[in-house]
Amino acid sequence: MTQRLTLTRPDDWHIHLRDGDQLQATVPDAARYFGRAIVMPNLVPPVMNATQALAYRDRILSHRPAGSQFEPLMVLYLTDSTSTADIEAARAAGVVAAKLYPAGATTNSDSGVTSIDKIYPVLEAMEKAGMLLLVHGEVTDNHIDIFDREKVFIDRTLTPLRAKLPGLKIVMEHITTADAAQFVSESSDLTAATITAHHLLYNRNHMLAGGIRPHYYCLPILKRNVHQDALIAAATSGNPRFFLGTDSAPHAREKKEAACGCAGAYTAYAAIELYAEAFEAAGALDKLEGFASHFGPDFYGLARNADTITLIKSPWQAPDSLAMNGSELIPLRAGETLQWRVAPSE
Ligand SMILES: NC(=O)N[C@@H](CC(=O)O)C(=O)O
Ligand SMILES: [Zn+2]
Ligand SMILES: [Zn+2]
Repeated sequence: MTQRLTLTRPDDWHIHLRDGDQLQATVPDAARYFGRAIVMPNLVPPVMNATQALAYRDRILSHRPAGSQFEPLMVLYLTDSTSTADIEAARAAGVVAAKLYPAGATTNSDSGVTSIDKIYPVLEAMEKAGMLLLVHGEVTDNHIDIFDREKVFIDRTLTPLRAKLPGLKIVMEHITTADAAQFVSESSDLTAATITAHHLLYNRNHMLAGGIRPHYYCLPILKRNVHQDALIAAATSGNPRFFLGTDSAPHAREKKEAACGCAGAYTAYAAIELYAEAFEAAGALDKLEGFASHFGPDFYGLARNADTITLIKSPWQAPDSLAMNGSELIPLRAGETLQWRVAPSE
């Protein structure tokens, strides 16, 4: 008998939709079955205030497919000059969170925060306003090894921040290490993490052994398999402070397959399908619904989606490439077999 799995409609708590003509490709992919998505603000220039967030939201909605209820949730990009007034105005405009990018840590983070000490008043205003802090958790020091940057960030920045502002809801985005999983598990109920499908399915050998594969290159970078195992254990544990965030991050083929390639993996074309594979491999398909559909809205203080989607185990071949804004986009798993598909909605 064909295996089927019905879930409360999931949401994506971390996605990059980009802007302009790229929205033609990214919004329909995100809207296929996700009810909502936390839309990352690392545009150029970034989304730094309420006005920019609302305008960006309108541009996203103008690409929403007819009949779709998909709802983009907007995020402010913190800089050294973000003010408490920016936070209050953003909150009043319905912006749900603000994102801390350490300056230089990842794609389009040049305008990010140079030192967390500069934004403590802003973080206090967020705590007061009930706005979540989302964090790209890596230090940027040249002398810190790229594979250690997440752990050093936890020790240096996140642990003191957690102690200083115990009432602030913090999401450590796209965690990649056993250290991060442990930090979140041992922190208070106001600390959570998103986990990508690619960090559940892959480790650094997939990127580097037998040839260098640029489409597996993302930040934080894939780690050793022991870290992959710890992430699988966290995601499938039923702990409600670990939930789904794809970090689907499109870059044109020539920007990835280059001497200095961009960081980011595109998974939105098959996101829940990839997560289902990871959970099935761990013998934990029964834990997928909590991770994908319940724990995210619970942590954000939003209602769970009221309807469902159905996954069917029915292998299919991923496309070799997708079209994005006149260029080619190579999705993760391009040309390979995927095990699950989502049943068309009635
Ligand atoms: N994850 C990535 O490797 N890239 C993201 C940025 C980010 O989420 O850090 C992007 O915007 O391309
Ligand atoms: Zn990031
Ligand atoms: Zn991201």
